[in-house]
Amino acid sequence: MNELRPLWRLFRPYRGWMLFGTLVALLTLLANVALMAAAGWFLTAMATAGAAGVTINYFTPAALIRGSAILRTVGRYGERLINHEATFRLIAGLRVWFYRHLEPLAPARLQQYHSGDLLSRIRADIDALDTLYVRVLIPLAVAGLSLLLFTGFLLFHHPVLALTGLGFWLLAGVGLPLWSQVRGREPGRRIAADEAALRAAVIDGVQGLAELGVYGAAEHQAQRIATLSRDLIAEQGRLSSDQGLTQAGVGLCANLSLWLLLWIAIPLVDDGRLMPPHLAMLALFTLASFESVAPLAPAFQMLGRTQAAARRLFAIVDTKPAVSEPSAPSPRPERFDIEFRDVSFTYPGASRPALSGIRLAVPQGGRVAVIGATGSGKSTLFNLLLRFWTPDAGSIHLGGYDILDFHGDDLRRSIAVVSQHTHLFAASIRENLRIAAPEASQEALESACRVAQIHDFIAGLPEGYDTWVGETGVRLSGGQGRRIAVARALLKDAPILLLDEPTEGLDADTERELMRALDTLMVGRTVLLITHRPAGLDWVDQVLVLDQGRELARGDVSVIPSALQTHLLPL
Ligand SMILES: Nc1ncnc2c1ncn2[C@@H]1O[C@H](COP(=O)(O)OP(=O)(O)OP(=O)(O)O)[C@@H](O)[C@H]1O
Repeated sequence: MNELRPLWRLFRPYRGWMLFGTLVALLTLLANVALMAAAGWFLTAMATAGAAGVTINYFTPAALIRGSAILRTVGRYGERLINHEATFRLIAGLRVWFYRHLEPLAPARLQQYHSGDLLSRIRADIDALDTLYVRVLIPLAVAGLSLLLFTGFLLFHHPVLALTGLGFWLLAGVGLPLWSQVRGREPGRRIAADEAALRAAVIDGVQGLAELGVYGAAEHQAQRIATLSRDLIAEQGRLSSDQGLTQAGVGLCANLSLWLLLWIAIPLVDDGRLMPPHLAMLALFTLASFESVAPLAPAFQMLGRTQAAARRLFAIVDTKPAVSEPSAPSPRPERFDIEFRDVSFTYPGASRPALSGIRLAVPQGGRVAVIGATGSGKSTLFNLLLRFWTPDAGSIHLGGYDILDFHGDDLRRSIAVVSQHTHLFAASIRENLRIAAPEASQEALESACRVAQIHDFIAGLPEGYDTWVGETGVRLSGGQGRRIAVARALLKDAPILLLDEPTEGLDADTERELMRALDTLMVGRTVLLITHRPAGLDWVDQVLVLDQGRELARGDVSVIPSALQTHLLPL
């Protein structure tokens, strides 16, 4: 249960809802039990009075029965309404809490997780936590309070009856739930893991459908999904059969308790210490009272799943970000000259450094191209400047301050990135542009798109700026996506521009057009350009050549070694 302890803190804002929900659930349960007990008493009393030819007051019990029936119906509706509302609020709160912890971990600490696994944690694991509230906390509180009242009620009639009732309630409300919790722990843990693996496999399968089709691997992926589904169903089957057993166990407890009650109470009726209508009332009361403990066994069985979900969520929430924010950040940067001072960095688990002893000074408004073979550390330079990772040795300075002294948001507000991997969200073109400047007017969007040479294309679409770009922008070509990225960078209007192979994969005409757009974008900004292309090298003041994380050469274009000259793709 240790995994669940930190959750209480998260549940605290919903205490009022929980209390209200518990109260309504308790009233509903009591109304149901009262209805059954009063009906038992009433029917027997009427029958015995009729047989004896005496009249009794039937208004009061009839009113009690009607009142209980109405309260039970309204209560059930109200209970669901309140508890669903509370659950949805709780889940919404938990999602925000989880996302807040997830954000600072991106991208460094999240690269070990599959996106399907993260999705599974955000959705299914958080949903599993609501089990704790609706299926465990409320039923536990209701069972505890109602059993106190029920014991008092039986004690009022006879202590032995109270002892009998209590024994069976405890067996059904404590013994069976503990048994099912122990039995459910392992399958619950495996269900959480299997569900995550299945979701990841399905997402992988759908996203890679084209590749699977081309390489004839769809059947293999389908079999993998089928195996995972079978494992999941087998675990769920195990839980279901245990659930059936515990439900039968609760029913058995109720019937044994009824049988024992009759065995004890019938002689009391014979002795005249108990009236016949009271016997019928106690019998029906006993049967109905087990409604209070019946939900506990299935709830405790689900605890294994809930604990596994909490463990998986806290594994992420408790992860320390790769870069922690300074306790007293420097004011926002005001100058935008960049300096790498003897920077070295090795990715966790990598066998060799991605960068070793890099020195680079870019004056404000200066332009530097970083070139080198694949894997030479070019993108790592950007990752460190964006503070996604921290250098192992050396430091990076912006406007004279170590970038570790800035708040990450302030630092990144000064930097715009255009890369070959522009992420477009499954939203309209307008929304995709507004990511860079949420308040931008339509005129500002259009003017940025004109400079990025994409406005005419957008204006020609039937839905213009409202055109849906599809998941990850599949409805736009690579070149169009790149131009949207340029428009975004223009809208952001940041003083530093990082260009990571912005023209990679584009044909010569598109590249030329994009370069024209980039030319405008670069004006007045400090620019770092990673490129495999000669296009763009004319615009830079300095070239830094990297080789396996080390500086190989630096200067003008002439310093590029001939081996790399051939590596640069001609237009
Ligand atoms: N997130 C990561 N985790 C572990 N190792 C990484 C990670 N990113 C890059 N590397 C490794 O660090 C080295 C430098 O990678 P980097 O991406 O900086 O090279 P690059 O010059 O940008 O390559 P490319 O031109 O192919 O994009 C490579 O050996 C790469 O395998």
